[in-house]
Amino acid sequence: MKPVKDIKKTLLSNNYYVLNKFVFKYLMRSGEWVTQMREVYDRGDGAGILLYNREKQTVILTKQFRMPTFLNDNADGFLVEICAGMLDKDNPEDCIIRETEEEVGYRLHSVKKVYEAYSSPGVMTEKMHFFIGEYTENMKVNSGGGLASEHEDIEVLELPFSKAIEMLNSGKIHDTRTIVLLQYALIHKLME
Ligand SMILES: Nc1nc2c(ncn2[C@@H]2O[C@H](COP(=O)(O)OP(=O)(O)O[C@H]3O[C@H](CO)[C@@H](O)[C@H](O)[C@@H]3O)[C@@H](O)[C@H]2O)c(=O)[nH]1
Ligand SMILES: [Mg+2]
Repeated sequence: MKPVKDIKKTLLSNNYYVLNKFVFKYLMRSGEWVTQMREVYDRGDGAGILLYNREKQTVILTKQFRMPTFLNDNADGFLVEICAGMLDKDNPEDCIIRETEEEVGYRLHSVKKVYEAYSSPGVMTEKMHFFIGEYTENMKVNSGGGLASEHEDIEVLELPFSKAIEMLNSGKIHDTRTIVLLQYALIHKLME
């Protein structure tokens, strides 16, 4: 049995993505029905990938300005992140292969899905699909940087895996998805 009923949705904003207010009855574990209200932001689902080269012992990350972080404690607003993007109605695999080419300039043949997880489950509907993918020099097709038409301005960082782990351990990575995939690489000994 579902623990919710009488769901009423009110649109608060649909400027670029959609923000709705939901008022609903929720069944407490005690058996009591209570009324709850939640604002829910819907901007679709996303996909992200850790790109690695075992032979070179390197990974590719990105650096870009993120306004929400600038507004909350990140002095210059730049964030080091895995390559990632939002699903444009395509499936997660196609999305991350497309994003990899747009953002960092490599045309991958195959990727491996490792996790599927909600990004911020109290606030957003977004589910994130996590991938890893091995890149080699002969897969390079452009210099990356993102879509000029969207004013994306993405710096491509190819760095030793050891350096990425040093950044992780010294608290210089402030993006959860990037932390997740670097830890995945460590746990699964991806570079060995
Ligand atoms: N005009 C306008 N453009 C926007 C807005 N929000 C996003 N965009 C544009 O939408 C595009 C999104 O680029 P993607 O690479 O597809 O997504 P992303 O921003 O990298 O998102 C990834 O990371 C997010 C975490 O910060 C994830 O939430 C998301 O699922 C994805 O993995 C960019 O061109 C960006 O400029 C907005 O409010 N207004
Ligand atoms: Mg992106």
